[in-house]
Amino acid sequence: MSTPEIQIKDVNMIYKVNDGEDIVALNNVNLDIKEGEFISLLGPSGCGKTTLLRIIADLLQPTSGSVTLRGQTPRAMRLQKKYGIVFQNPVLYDWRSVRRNVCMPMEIMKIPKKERTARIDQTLDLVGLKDFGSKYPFELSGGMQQRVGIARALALDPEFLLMDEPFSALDEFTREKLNEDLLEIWRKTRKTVIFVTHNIAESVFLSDRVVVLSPHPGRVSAVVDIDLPRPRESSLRETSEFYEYVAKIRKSFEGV
Ligand SMILES: Nc1ncnc2c1ncn2[C@@H]1O[C@H](COP(=O)(O)OP(=O)(O)OP(=O)(O)O)[C@@H](O)[C@H]1O
Repeated sequence: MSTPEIQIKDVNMIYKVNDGEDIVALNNVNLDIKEGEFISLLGPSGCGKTTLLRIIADLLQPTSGSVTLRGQTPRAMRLQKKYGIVFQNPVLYDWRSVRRNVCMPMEIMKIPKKERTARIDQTLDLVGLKDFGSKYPFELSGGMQQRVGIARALALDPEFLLMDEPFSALDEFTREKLNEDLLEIWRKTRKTVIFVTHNIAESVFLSDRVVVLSPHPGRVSAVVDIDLPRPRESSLRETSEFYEYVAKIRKSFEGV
């Protein structure tokens, strides 16, 4: 068997809080992720999804256990700019146009201007905002702002796309459209995606595998292979196979 792209081994995370009480956010999490896979971390509020994503991204150190990505540490990956991260709120700079928002990480990395321009064109095209480069964030809908966030995350052509509930603040229609568009972006770029969500249908629609986390303490309670054909289109949501996966995963939460 080939070595997994990402190996999460015996990861525990305990937050020490001021009153001395420990919060066990992750309890012995083990997970292997394959190259190019689309994985969702699914669970109710407080089950440790964000904590696990932040450990993978080197934004947090686990209390014990390890994460390796292609045999390297999260720190090494972060320093090599291998992560593209998309948060729930895209945090755009109001005074910068869409193009200049997408450009930010490339400016920081001192990428030559010609290359920056080409990358901005390419990523804006990818997220469907080709004609909106000169607009400012306040002129965009929430969904369009999140598209800018995705374009910016892809600007340095990272290996791993880490997404923390990127669509949860959007209305249902916009969310579903962005789900479809995200799959198209993934098909074209073949990044390894780790997608945090608390929406069961969203995780089924998007993923190759859904990792179900349960809270107190956060642990992996199930890993479900989503064996639905690709490319996936909106009509998939109406099929009995889709409902069966949603029902199966919902059942795994019973008693949580
Ligand atoms: N900095 C922190 N200090 C103390 N406790 C924390 C901290 N961050 C998270 N926690 C606790 O750790 C647990 C897991 O939190 P985490 O944010 O990872 O969960 P989550 O599944 O992402 O939740 P949500 O869906 O609400 O974002 C929760 O009980 C939370 O209160």
